[in-house]
Amino acid sequence: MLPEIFIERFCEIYPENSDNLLKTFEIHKQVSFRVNTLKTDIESALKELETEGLHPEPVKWYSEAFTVPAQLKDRLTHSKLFENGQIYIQSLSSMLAPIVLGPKPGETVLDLAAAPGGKSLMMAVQMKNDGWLSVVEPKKDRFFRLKANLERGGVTIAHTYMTDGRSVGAKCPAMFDRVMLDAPCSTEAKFRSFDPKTFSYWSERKIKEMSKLQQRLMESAIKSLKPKGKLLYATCSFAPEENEMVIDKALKKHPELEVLNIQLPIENSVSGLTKWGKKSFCEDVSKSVRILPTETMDGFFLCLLQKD
Ligand SMILES: C[S@@+](CC[C@H](N)C(=O)[O-])C[C@H]1O[C@@H](n2cnc3c(N)ncnc32)[C@H](O)[C@@H]1O
Repeated sequence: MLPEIFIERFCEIYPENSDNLLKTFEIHKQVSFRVNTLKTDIESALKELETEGLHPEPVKWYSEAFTVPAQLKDRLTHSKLFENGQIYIQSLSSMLAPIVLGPKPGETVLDLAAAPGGKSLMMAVQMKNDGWLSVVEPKKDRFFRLKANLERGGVTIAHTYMTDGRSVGAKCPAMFDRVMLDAPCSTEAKFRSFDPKTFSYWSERKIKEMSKLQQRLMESAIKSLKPKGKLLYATCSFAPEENEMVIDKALKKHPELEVLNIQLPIENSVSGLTKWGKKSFCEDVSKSVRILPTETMDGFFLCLLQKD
């Protein structure tokens, strides 16, 4: 059973259709992965997977993405392609973040909270391994996993830093064309009702603690951004304190920031909230997007900002 307070809050966030949305927490979702085109092409990858008895389904909105049923995950993680970094297992919502930020070859890009590296890897593909990609992760074990994933994935443009993301803006002011802030969060979208490990640490206090850290990371991300640079803020939490409230505070403090509209290739999304409890947020916060959890996708929050 999911925590009662979590369910109450969830129903307040999504008053319409909350019962159906909550049912998605009971499902063993399909496994999605991306073919890493820095190391192979789609046709060869699919052929190789076929020899291992896997027949992945293509994802309509992203030609490099595929899915297999949940029970085949082990077979995928034991495949040669996985071991060689030619495919990377990544949730579909997570793939949307680099698509929205859209880094280009030759740009300077920062991934401020990067481990285990799914989004950094995908951004290196988008940049065609051309440009400068700084990736930051303060936790030692996660940092080395990130480094190994980038090496295995054939990323040659990454510069890895084991440091606290809160210090980066002061060290590298106005340095980056694009910044990915896939912030550490309460990971509510990854809760599974059949797996208490996924939510055992959760509390409203944890949300508050995360919110403070996210606000500090956001300040650092804004400082590190060049004029006209774009910043994507993302979390896998439903909590408005970790999402709209972080954006609202940043907009109030930084009039040089603008929220950009986001076009997503999926239907299961709604606009960001403009109210939570007694708090009202700036109108522009509604340009952020909440991806709704479905039978195949996890929930996610995305907001694209640009500096004047
Ligand atoms: C949501 S995960 C990032 C997932 C990653 N972007 C990906 O796609 O694979 C957030 C990461 O932020 C890291 N983190 C925690 N505190 C941090 C801080 N102060 N500065 C930077 N990163 C931090 C966590 O250890 C975790 O690896």
